[in-house]
Amino acid sequence: MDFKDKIRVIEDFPQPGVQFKDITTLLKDGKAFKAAIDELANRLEGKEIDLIVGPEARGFVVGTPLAYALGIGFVPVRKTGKLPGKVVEADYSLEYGKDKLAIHTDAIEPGQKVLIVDDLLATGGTINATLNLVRQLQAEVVGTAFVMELTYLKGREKIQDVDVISLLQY
Ligand SMILES: O=P(O)(O)OC[C@H]1O[C@H](OP(=O)(O)OP(=O)(O)O)[C@H](O)[C@@H]1O
Ligand SMILES: Nc1ncnc2[nH]cnc12
Repeated sequence: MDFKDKIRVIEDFPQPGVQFKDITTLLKDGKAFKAAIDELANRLEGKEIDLIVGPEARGFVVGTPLAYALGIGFVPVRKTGKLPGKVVEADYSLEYGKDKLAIHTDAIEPGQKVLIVDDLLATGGTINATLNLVRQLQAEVVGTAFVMELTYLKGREKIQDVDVISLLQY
């Protein structure tokens, strides 16, 4: 399936100069949504993974069905102030802003093998902050997986030592 056909592109959102890649049009198409999750699961076949970690909010939408498909657990990384337990935090900036991300300190055991999942890799700010959090918990990052990658923003360069899977590239 050509997943690019299912993504709506909106100019100048949320600010002038940003070309927003809207995944909602893929998500509402049940066949395309299933095919995207199945394709990610296929690409991960043979990889040892204990847990998927996904950043709020679109990382949940891709990460939780993928965790379900692989029969493994899911750990949310949330914007600051949302998690009720003890957390570690990391600042980050992305294509159109900055924020702080947090993870529960007891969400991952040291040495567990973690795959980080999000809908989209742009500047790499979000994924890099998520990597930082997972590493603070002494987990082993076995890779990252995305539906989309904006290659012109060179996010891969921020996470050079980590495997990147993306289903479609701009
Ligand atoms: O590579 P980056 O430049 O960091 O950009 C990618 C991030 O931006 C979007 O999330 P956003 O922060 O807009 O939040 P949302 O998922 O809550 O919409 C997207 O879902 C990624 O998480
Ligand atoms: N151009 C973009 N489209 C959709 N989500 C994004 N997150 C960061 N940059 C984005």
